[in-house]
Amino acid sequence: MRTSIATVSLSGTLTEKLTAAARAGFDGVEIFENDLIGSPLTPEEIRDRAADLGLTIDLYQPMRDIEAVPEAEFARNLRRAAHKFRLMRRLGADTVLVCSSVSPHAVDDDALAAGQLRRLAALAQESGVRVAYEALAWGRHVSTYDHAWRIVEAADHPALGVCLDSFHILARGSDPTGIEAIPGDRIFFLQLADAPLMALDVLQWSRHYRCFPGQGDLDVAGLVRAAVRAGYDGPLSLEVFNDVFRQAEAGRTAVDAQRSLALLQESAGLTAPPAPVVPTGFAFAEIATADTARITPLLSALGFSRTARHSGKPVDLWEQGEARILLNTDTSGHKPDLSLTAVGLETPAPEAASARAESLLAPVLPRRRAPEDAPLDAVAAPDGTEFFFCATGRRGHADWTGDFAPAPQAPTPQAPAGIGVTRIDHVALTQPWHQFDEAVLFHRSVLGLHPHASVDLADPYGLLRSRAASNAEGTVRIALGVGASPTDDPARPQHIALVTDDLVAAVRGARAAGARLLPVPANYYDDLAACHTFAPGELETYRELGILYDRDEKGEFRHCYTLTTGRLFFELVERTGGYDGYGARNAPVRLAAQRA
Ligand SMILES: O=C(O)c1ccc(O)c(O)c1
Ligand SMILES: [Mg+2]
Repeated sequence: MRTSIATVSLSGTLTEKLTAAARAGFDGVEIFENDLIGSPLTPEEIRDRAADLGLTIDLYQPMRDIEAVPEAEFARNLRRAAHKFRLMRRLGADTVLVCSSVSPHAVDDDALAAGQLRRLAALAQESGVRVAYEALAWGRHVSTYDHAWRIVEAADHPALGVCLDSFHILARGSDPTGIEAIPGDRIFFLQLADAPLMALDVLQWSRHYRCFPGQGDLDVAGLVRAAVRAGYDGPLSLEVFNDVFRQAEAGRTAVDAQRSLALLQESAGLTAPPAPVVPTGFAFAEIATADTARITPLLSALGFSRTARHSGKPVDLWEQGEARILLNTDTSGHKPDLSLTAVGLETPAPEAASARAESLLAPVLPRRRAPEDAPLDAVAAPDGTEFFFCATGRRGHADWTGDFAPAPQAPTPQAPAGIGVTRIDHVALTQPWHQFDEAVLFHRSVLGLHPHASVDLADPYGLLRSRAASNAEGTVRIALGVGASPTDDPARPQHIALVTDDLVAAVRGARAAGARLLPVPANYYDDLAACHTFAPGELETYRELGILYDRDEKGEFRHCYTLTTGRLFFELVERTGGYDGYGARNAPVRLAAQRA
């Protein structure tokens, strides 16, 4: 279907908004009145600019407080409307949105509303304009789409139809299947927005927290299905009021918006892009540092051995069990020193994963970095982390490990056997403040991971938000984090969490080998004793070793942290009984300890 976006969804001047929408591939725009009024361009210049960019102007909006008012007031409203219709002719826009009235002068009289909307539509028709009537969720007397449709049906004028807005419909908990009873050609416009579920006044919720479909909790795809079944064939138009998007770079937001519509159309069964390819595990995590001596003692103490070196690049492979770390000393390309720069994902079909990513507008990276390298499909995430689609040791696929030659000091049977790390549990990646929702949608749509609920974590200097995305088995987990404000330290550390089946033994091994772990305050253990009962000596062991503990209905979680080096630290985790979290309860203790 055609795609459109309301100018209110993007930051910048009207010209910047139009340019961003066009570059991202939108077919049209909804022009918000404020964007037009504040523009130095004449309506004709705006029309021409849009046309030059290949954009149609699908909607002009909004007109407010028109209907169900005393006659004298309605006469004034018609005069106002006549002005707007003339403007729309100059703009080349043929559909105007009329929001249900919020005026204290409006009366609860459907027949009056229908009669006045009919007269408005007749006036609009003379100017070649159609009127799309939208129920605002906080409308004074009309706040549901079925009520708006009853009034439009009663008004019975060909230039009057409804505008359906997924936010207003789903935020109120209305059943969208009723849309199927509306004749498709009377649905003049379809506005789409998602939102996280929040117990908030609906107007505030709508004006500040809308997001693109797939980033929130509403079933926007179900609503689109109902509209299409009704016969709607106009544009799918995003109308998102969001405090962050108002500040973010418009070009990025517009691409994110297109990705959202691509996923939405797939979810609604309207398109069939290359299917998602869900990763099955971590192939590696790659750390960039100019000075490996800053990190190799820690890797050794955590039980890793350097097993191989890349044949053409300054990259070492360190291994323990199935956990693999690449150390790359090539820090060109503005990578912050000692940071997590790339993640390898075990993927059943790397090329299909790459095709999926490309169809969702993810920046696909060159497959071969050097002529002699095995081809490797990779994409860049919104935060710049490179995700490689890997088929480690699998026949019939290019294997990245083939680019590595065994290190001269490869482990011999006498070499230390590690500390019991079996694989990577999760990676935690700090996101740029303006791109958190974009990152969630990216991990969901491009990487095929399932996003979990967002949690707020108290840091001594501000609240952090964290949202994990994982595969169903929990063998790929990515924790996305973001600071409290745009100015929050963008260099917050990231981390790599490693799985062990026996954390106590692993910590003893790591400490004996010289690893320095994050000290945990005694108060934490006193509090833990109040919350849970432990086997004799268990709590004392945790206290001695700096191990944190959590428990849910399914199982237990033990974890601890190394000190931070550069922009990176490690976590050791032990999960039992299907515990599926990340120890969020302990995060404030960890964050405070890291600030100490
Ligand atoms: O918040 C508002 O006033 C407003 C205006 C126009 C819309 O289409 C809408 O959904 C909300
Ligand atoms: Mg709307």
